[in-house]
Amino acid sequence: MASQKIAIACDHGGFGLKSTLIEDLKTKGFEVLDLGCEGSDSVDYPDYAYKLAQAIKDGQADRGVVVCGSGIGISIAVNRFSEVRCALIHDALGARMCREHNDANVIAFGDRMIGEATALDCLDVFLTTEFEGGRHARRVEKLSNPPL
Ligand SMILES: O=C(CO)[C@H](O)[C@H](O)[C@H](O)COP(=O)(O)O
Repeated sequence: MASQKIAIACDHGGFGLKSTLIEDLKTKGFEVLDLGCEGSDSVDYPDYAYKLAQAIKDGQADRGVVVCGSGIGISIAVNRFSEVRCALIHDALGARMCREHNDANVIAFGDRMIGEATALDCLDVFLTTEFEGGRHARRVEKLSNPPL
């Protein structure tokens, strides 16, 4: 697991937590692809969300982490790519469920909504929990083929 490459992106509202998560990931031996932003100056979350989603689509990273103020805008943005299954997470149970049932490949946090320790715990659960497959695989497959 620790050889996985993790892409991470945020807007200005998520810059603080992104820095903390990067440090944690590197300590655990993950390779980190930091796609910005680079500070607390105001930016637009879709710009960074789309960079991360493109990295997942291109296979530049195995998993992704996105952070904005609430986690809402940036999770909506990355989920516009069919290759991305992003879950906005607030607790460890959600982190486990999004892996076991939904095979989520991107996790979203709201820096203004979640404590640092909880976010670190959720990230660890997200990265160490396997997809259950079975009946869930059929449902996840349908996510990639919406009846448009
Ligand atoms: O997109 C969001 C909400 O859906 C994020 O929380 C943003 O970080 C937030 O909207 C940014 O707000 P700000 O007042 O411009 O800092």
